[in-house]
Amino acid sequence: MALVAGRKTFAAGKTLLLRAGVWLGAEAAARGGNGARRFVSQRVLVESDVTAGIATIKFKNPPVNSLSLEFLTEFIICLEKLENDKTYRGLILTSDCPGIFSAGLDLREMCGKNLAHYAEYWRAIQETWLKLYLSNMVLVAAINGASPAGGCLMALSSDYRVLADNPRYRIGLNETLLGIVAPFWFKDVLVNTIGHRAAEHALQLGLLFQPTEALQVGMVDQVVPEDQVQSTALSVMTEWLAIPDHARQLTKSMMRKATADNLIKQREADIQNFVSFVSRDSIQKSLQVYLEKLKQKKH
Ligand SMILES: CCCCCC/C=C/CC(=O)SCCNC(=O)CCNC(=O)[C@H](O)C(C)(C)COP(=O)(O)OP(=O)(O)OC[C@H]1O[C@@H](n2cnc3c(N)ncnc32)[C@H](O)[C@@H]1OP(=O)(O)O
Repeated sequence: MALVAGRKTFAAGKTLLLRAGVWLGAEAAARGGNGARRFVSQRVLVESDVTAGIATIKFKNPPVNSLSLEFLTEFIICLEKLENDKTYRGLILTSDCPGIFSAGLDLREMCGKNLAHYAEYWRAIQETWLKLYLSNMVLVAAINGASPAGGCLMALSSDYRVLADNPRYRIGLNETLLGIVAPFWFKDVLVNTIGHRAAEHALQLGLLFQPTEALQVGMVDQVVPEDQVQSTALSVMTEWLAIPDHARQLTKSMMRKATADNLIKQREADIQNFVSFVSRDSIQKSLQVYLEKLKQKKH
């Protein structure tokens, strides 16, 4: 495995353009005798069971699996690779960092950078969401930790959510607590999941739900003991994979296309909106104060 930059041809015969400095070892995947394969990249671990047609992506961007640009770049490449490889019909999303599913957007990508960086970052966020939300694979989120904001969006974009029963693992779109506004497409996904009134309530107050509350409001589909999250995700996956792909995929597309198209048709305007919002002095100050509070929490 090596540091790669530029063009690389993968085992599946596909050529991907990689950002300079992104380390990927996917082409050196170890293949076990039982059909298990393991791809390794620096921030995204991909384990797969070829026989079952199921892959598991484990976020590995310590300490809190924030969605940094580097993480998103690796994640998008992995998703693309799995999506294009017809071996895989199901994908489980989970975390390799104890107690944290994902802390959401990396606040350091939104603070003290230039406008071009904000635009590049937001495009990567949009791309990640579109790939998840419109995936042909069955996506099950095995939520084994806290899941605020962008972390919650990743879970909400899956087809089914299993959350570990631990009161510290709160989930929700808490943007207003940071003094920022959830983008309209975050809002759309929440409304599609829990309904308009509950979404309005949760979004305005920036609510982070404990597992039992999250189940009650419909933000997750199942709450199980922590040591059963992965096995439950796997049995849910088996159930979903029993449905013929073409019928399930067309149904998924029928349910989700309008929401995704709503962003696709105004992607550039959405990027400009993010850039001008996040670069305001008042927003920069709010984000810096919030980051500082997080840092001081420990002291
Ligand atoms: C039109 C305009 C639209 C704008 C829309 C913008 C949309 C935004 C969506 C988002 O996702 S914003 C991000 C929101 N995320 C959060 O509010 C989560 C903040 N983090 C936490 O609550 C906690 O960290 C945690 C995830 C519950 C974990 O708690 P724990 O006690 O385990 O760890 P900490 O000590 O708090 O953190 C460790 C370390 O990580 C840093 N950090 C935490 N979260 C982030 C983050 N989102 N981005 C960057 N860095 C983060 C934290 O500062 C600590 O750093 P240190 O250097 O080790 O002190």
